Amino acid sequence: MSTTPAVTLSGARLAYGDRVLWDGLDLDVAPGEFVAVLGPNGSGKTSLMRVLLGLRALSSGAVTVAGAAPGRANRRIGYIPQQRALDPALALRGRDLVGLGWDGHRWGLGLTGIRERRRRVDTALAEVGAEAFANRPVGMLSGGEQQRLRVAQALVGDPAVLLCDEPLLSLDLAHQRAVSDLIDTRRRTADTAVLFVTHEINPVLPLVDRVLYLVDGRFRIGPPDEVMTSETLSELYRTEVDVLRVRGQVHIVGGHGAVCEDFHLAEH
Ligand SMILES: Nc1ncnc2c1ncn2[C@@H]1O[C@H](COP(=O)(O)OP(=O)(O)OP(=O)(O)O)[C@@H](O)[C@H]1O
Repeated sequence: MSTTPAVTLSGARLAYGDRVLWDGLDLDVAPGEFVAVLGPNGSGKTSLMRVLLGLRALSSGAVTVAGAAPGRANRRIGYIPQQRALDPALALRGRDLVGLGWDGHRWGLGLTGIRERRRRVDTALAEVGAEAFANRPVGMLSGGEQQRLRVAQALVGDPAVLLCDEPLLSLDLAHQRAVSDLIDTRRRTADTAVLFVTHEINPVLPLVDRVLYLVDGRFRIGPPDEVMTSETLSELYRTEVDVLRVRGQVHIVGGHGAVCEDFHLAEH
């Protein structure tokens, strides 16, 4: 088992003009670790994903993913985006969508390559339980089925790091559970590190090792029990916040007295 961090950020700063999203960010993510990235709209969660994907350079500081600069680590990164309905007319089968995740890293396949591709795609489809609908046009599948295929697409390249940008959004509870279980199984069996951007920690709370919570240029990193407290969130939000634990779930109550659905606090 590798002990080299899957992701390292040191002294990382990202600013757009005068607007500093985060600064002095130090984070080592261990293989197999599950880090939830939380924060209100505009706090820089997606921008962090973009840095790790090599789509955006840091303003200063250093970042490595799977031991390499993000752009060079592409082969070792799997990315699961938000579920968005695919065009019903899209003439692409489920297994083709998954295959694109393999092709993205390779070209000029050759005969051996084609066999290897098929084997990898079949393995990824089986990993997410999508064999039954793998040959159907993706546009005809339900949102939950499409999202399973996106997970398979992210896994087909055998990633060391899985970047997830609100992958449960607009899925019903059963599919939220199914998709988060798939991600959890992957990190347990293959030691894949997971960075998981979400507005709602509750669906993944049992899986979360550490939270990176971003608010308006400030941040905290630590286990949920340390970060998801009234004291820490009041400091981060610079307003009085109560964190309630109800049946093992986290609820945040803002100063206005309403129970806020997780992290929408700053918008109220
Ligand atoms: N290329 C860019 N140039 C200038 N500003 C940008 C750029 N990309 C993002 N921003 C700004 O940076 C801030 C952070 O955006 P980002 O998408 O990372 O936030 P987020 O935490 O993912 O938000 P949300 O929860 O709404 O998805 C936003 O205010 C956004 O408008």
